[in-house]
Amino acid sequence: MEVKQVILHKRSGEVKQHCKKDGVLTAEVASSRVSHLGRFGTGLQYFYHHLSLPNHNLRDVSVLCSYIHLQKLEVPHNKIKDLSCVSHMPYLAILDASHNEISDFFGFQPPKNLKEVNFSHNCMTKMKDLSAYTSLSKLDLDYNSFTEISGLERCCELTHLSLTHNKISKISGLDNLPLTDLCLGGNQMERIEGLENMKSLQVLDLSLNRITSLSGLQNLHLLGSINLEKNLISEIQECKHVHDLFLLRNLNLLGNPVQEQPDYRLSVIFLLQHLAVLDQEKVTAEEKVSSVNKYDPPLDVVAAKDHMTNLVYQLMQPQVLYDSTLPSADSPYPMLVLTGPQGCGKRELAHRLCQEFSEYFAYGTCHTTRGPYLGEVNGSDYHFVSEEDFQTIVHMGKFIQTMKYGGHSYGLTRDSIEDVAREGLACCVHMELEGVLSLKYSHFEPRYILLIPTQLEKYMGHLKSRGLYTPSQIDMAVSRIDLYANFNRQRPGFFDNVIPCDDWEEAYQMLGQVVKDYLLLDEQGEGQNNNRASPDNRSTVSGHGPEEKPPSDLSRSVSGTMSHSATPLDPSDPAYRNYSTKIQAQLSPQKSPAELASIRRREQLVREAIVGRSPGVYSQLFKSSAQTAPSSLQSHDPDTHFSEDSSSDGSRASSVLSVPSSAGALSVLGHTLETHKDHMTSDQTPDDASPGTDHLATVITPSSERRPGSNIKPILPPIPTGRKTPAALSPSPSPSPNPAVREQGEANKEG
Ligand SMILES: Nc1ncnc2c1ncn2[C@@H]1O[C@H](COP(=O)(O)OP(=O)(O)OP(=O)(O)O)[C@@H](O)[C@H]1O
Repeated sequence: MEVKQVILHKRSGEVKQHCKKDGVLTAEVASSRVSHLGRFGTGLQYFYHHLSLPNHNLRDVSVLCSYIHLQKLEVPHNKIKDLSCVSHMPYLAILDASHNEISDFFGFQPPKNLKEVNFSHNCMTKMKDLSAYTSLSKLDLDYNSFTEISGLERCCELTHLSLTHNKISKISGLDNLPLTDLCLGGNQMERIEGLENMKSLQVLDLSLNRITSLSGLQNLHLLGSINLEKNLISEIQECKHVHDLFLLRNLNLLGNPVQEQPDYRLSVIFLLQHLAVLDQEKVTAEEKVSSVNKYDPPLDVVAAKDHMTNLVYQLMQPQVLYDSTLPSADSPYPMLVLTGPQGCGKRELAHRLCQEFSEYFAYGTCHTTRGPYLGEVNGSDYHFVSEEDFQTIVHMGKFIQTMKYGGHSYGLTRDSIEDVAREGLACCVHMELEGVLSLKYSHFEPRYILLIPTQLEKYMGHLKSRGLYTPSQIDMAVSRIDLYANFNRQRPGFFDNVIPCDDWEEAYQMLGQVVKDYLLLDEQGEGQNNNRASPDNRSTVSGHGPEEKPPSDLSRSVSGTMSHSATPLDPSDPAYRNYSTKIQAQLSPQKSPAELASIRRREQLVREAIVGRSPGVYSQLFKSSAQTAPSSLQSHDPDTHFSEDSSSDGSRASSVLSVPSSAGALSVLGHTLETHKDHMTSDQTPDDASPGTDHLATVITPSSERRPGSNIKPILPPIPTGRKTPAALSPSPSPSPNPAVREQGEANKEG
């Protein structure tokens, strides 16, 4: 840009040469202060008339009438009362006449390009119509005595308006202005009103007023900064009015009574999670996390806290060895958890299951602080206790998980599980999702079956017909269906099975089939014994492992697959159930391909040793157990499912390795399938996969990958037979009730 020095044009006759008396600006002084160049930010200079006369004690600036080319006039901190000279400056764009004694609001003809005006610290009392000042974009009227905002309606370029420290009690006349910055601090406002249509507002200063509520800000979606320092806001809930302002980054509530509220800062940070600065202090990531964990903790956090609490209290107790937690080489303590939203039928199904499969399961009775419904039996449906007693049990470290639901506490004690374990049975319990999450942190490794309503109307109808719930309780129960469905969708394998429970009879049939699949009870046995399932109904699987067994339609519809994706328990890892081992496994870093290959080789060795194909390093281990006591195993532990023609090791291997599981193999509710096929190489067809170990070799997974919530988990162990039965209690091996097993047992004895 060409730089030019220009000579200021002055109308000669009107120029006063000298300052005649104090406070009168002379042409000489004025000329000496005029600069003709401006600068761009880039450093380039441009043609520009600028006069700056701050702090000159000036009263009379009428000499400036002849400075018609002025574009910027700065006369702050003087004693000017009259600025009519501005009428002669048609090119004026910026005027700073702050800290003067002007009482006449815009007492001059409008320069058509006037953009920025600063009249702060003057003596103005009344605003007048500024329709002619169409270019005005920034207006500073702080520290005057205005009582009302008016006359700005047609300033359609006005983006910055400051009227702090006036006497304004109401915001008005700013509708539809394109204001981005509005400062009204130090006035007399009690309410925020008249801002509804100022959609462009980004910065709002309402400090030093008497405002009690944030209502009136809710539609200002571009707001990024609100200063409400020193007002009368006393409720944290007021922040809800600005909750939906997603661009709000800076909020100042210093000097408001609300600051006295307990947990004020965390609560506000929780309510306004986009804030970056609160009360002039940066909001840290730690504060954001703490606030969420405090006021709306994710389910995982709740479960982790619950687990931690119970564990700590448990550790504080004298240590006791429990039947249910004694480590065993091949299996964790068997448990079945039915989960789903309230009133979905899981409790009834659990009771029925325990009745019908009484040789395998017993109901694990939870504690609750809610009162019994009509017909409920203390100690059977729940242990009904007071909140005080419940807390005492918490502090005794007896719970393995607890949860709050509908204002009541629920919890499952180790003793409840232990009562069942002593009977030699598996524990069957029902609980909500939070309970499942907490239980997954414990060293128990139950099967989790989700019972979920798919017909909303029917489910609601059922809840209503129970006559136990208020409408809001029903709403809550219904809303939790999505929670379960999303969990199932987002965490494949979290639940081992999903069963729609719109029709309880159908649901029970499915549940029964799933359980029979777990227990390896075949349909033949069921046919012989009608609905009564017992250890005698167990299948004979050797020679045609479960892979070959055509799955029933029911199990297919439930699991969505006929594959057996169960991961066999690694027999070489007897300490798997050990709690610290498990934690270590969870924390251990991802295995490298080489490590995985090595683990697979080791497992392959184990498998081969088990089926007797190679005398691997582990063969002795299993040989001894299988060879020394095959008949006793067959007669005492029918759930290991030895077959007629099983010749010790091989049959054990096939029974252990092939228990069907639908973990990670569900298609219900959008669940991704992990099918038999998934475990095959691309050129294999399902038929190609030979039953038994070859196929299983493809599904085996390193034990270190097992973890709570994983879709790969150890098989549900054989459920111990009811030690209650006289046969099981007899000291000498009694003949197995199953003829096939009996024969085999006798053959072995003879052998
Ligand atoms: N220990 C526990 N942990 C977590 N949830 C539990 C526990 N015990 C019970 N629940 C669940 O708490 C919810 C409320 O139970 P409650 O027995 O009071 O209600 P309900 O109306 O009888 O429902 P439901 O018929 O499903 O049991 C139920 O979903 C129940 O399964």
